[in-house]
Amino acid sequence: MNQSKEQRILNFVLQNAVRGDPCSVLDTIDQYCSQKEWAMNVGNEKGLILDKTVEEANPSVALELGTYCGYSAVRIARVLKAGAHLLTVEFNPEFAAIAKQMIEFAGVQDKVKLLEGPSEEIIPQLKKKYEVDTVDFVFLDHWKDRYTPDTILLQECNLLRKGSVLLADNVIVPGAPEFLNYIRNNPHFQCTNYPSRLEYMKVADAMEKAVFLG
Ligand SMILES: O=C(NCCc1nnc(-c2ccc3[nH]cnc3c2)[nH]1)c1cc(-c2ccc(F)cc2)cc(O)c1O
Ligand SMILES: [Mg+2]
Repeated sequence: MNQSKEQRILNFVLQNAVRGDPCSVLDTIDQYCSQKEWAMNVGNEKGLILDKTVEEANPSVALELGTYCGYSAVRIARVLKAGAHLLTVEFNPEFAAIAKQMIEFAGVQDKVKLLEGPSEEIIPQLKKKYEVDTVDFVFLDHWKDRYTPDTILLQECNLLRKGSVLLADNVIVPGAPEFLNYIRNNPHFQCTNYPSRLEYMKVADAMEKAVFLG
């Protein structure tokens, strides 16, 4: 059976990146996806906005919705302080299997917990099953029509605290217009837009940061 694109990306990393070196893994994925096959990793340009937002938030507990091949999980984990950890949610078993290997090859597996399942099922389990009190940082990069319901669910499950930072990818392409409308008109969030480019393309995209005010 011929390989999936995600398997080809992983194989290229296993053959060309340096084991245990997260930056080398990120650069190798970016090289493959800009030169050979486009893929929906956050990429290096929006990745820099992600880096700065995570460093500023300096989270003890970070949550990612939409692991895909693990590019942003590696990107986030490599800048987490000692003792901090990332929970990343992926519902597609093929993507999850690739991401697990990517995270292990990068050497950040001790900082990352990959949770397989739909976000709407996992989020309500975070407190009891995964011993989370509140999340300090959330990266929304899963299905764009899930951004709003999952942001509401995080609030309903009391998983946000005053100062929790949400960062949403792709608010222009593929777009999350309903999320932008929800979050920008919600008095409990302070929003900032970061114009950028769609990964590996000369197409405008943007990220939206929303700080929970309590
Ligand atoms: O669909 C995207 N990302 C989502 C993948 C995913 N990976 N995991 C999930 C998940 C995870 C738990 C879930 N729980 C419930 N639904 C879930 C979905 N979703 C996406 C698409 C594009 C894109 C742009 C231009 C194009 F022409 C085509 C595509 C760019 C991006 O940066 C993206 O992030
Ligand atoms: Mg994305």
